[in-house]
Amino acid sequence: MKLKLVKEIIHSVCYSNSIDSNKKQVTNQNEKEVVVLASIIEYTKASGDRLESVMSSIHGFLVPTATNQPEQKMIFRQLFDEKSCTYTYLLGCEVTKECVLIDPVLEQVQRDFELVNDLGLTLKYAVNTHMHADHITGSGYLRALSGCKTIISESSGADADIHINEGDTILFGAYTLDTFSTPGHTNGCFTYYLKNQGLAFTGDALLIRGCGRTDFQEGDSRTLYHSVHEKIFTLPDSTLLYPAHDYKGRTCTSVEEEKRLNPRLTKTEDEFVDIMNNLNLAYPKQIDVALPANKVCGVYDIPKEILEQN
Ligand SMILES: N[C@@H](CCC(=O)N[C@@H](CSS)C(=O)NCC(=O)O)C(=O)O
Repeated sequence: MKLKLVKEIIHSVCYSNSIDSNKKQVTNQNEKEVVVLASIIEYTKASGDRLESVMSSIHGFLVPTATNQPEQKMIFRQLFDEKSCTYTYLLGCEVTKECVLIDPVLEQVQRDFELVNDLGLTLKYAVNTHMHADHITGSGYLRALSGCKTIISESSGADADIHINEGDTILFGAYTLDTFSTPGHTNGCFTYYLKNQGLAFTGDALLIRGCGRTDFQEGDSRTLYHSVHEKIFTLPDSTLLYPAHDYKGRTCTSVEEEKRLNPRLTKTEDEFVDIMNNLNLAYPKQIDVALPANKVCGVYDIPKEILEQN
């Protein structure tokens, strides 16, 4: 057993879906404590580490469970960058104060970081849904400001502190983001799913009444069609979907709405391919600057103009 698994068990049993490692429902407080202690003992025995050092590594995970927390609400903010029409999402845990930012934009980093601080949160991860072509990610700059870790999928081909693969989980406080690979707009596109809250962050795979274009990077319309139908449309109908962009002022949709109303994805696969081949969109204005910067998204040098602006 790995320490990461012990943390995942604690997280799942105590904060999120109350399922133990054998997929058994655990709801009673005493039973939760038994499951958590068993996983700590199992790990300590197998690793040969001293119990004291194991306890100190997982202390941060245990503190909030010791107090019988009332039902807490997740902190959620949808932030907008007008220039690129990009949405950034701040998700935070009221108990542990850990938070993540999904798809931060470089020019908005000061705004986003100020909000994190105003809410008394600690930024754990700056997460990207994919390697963006229309703006530079703010994740590298946030990392420099806050010491957070940057995340992007392995298949994106971009640098970051943590590379995820489908099925990995991103934990912050009491919450778990499940990860689905949803390629087609780019190879590395991921959708992040907060199962217990019924929310998903679709990046550019699915936009409100639309979808990401497939005419550059590793775009492929058939792949995108399958990603949306087989991954996003198989989530519960009530799941609220939050995209990375909207160009018409819309903020949110649902699986049910998009299955019924999306003008591209309600069509057959061949019709979809035909629509995508005929979008005739101009290339994003910042593509030549954004792609090389985002390739090293977690670790690039912050452009001097941005540092001077702030
Ligand atoms: N005008 C914008 C770029 C608009 C654009 O191409 N958006 C992309 C997502 S960002 S790469 C897209 O997939 N659009 C799909 C659509 O149907 O609009 C700019 O110059 O930045």
